[in-house]
Amino acid sequence: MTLPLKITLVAACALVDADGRVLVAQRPEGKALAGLWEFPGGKVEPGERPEATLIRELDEELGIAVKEACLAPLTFASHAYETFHLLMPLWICRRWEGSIQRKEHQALQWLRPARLRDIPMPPADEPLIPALIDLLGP
Ligand SMILES: Nc1nc2c([nH]c(=O)n2[C@H]2C[C@H](O)[C@@H](COP(=O)(O)OP(=O)(O)OP(=O)(O)O)O2)c(=O)[nH]1
Ligand SMILES: [Mg+2]
Repeated sequence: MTLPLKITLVAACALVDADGRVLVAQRPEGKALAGLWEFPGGKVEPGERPEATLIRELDEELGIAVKEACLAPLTFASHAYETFHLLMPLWICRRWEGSIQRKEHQALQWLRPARLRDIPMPPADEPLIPALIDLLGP
């Protein structure tokens, strides 16, 4: 018997600095995909608007306040993991309040989009890199 497909909706954000670099965060030890570099964000809770999820996660994970008007949709990931199918819209954000703090991740780094190819990211994320290069240059 095949199990019903479980679709997990995750809201993620590419924060972009004044030099066109993107923030990536290293996933915590003990969690799925530990050690891989991801875009900050998290699972959309039942009844939650994805934009609200993202604003909540950016506060919880990085300690910054983002206004919904400062979020622009860029692209999305659709990836079949072993136990669920990930659907992950990716927003970009160039403006936030507060300074970025490492609250949940092992490490944070700012990279030019082409450099994202040099770090280990979850398999769902690799197809997102060209959209960032198109938008921001390599
Ligand atoms: N945030 C984020 N999650 C990603 C990315 N790529 C990717 O495959 N994922 C997967 C990993 C997880 O299975 C899922 C989201 O995980 P998460 O650990 O961020 O979720 P969360 O912040 O809500 O944390 P938790 O409460 O579930 O522990 O999406 C990415 O770039 N960013
Ligand atoms: Mg998260």
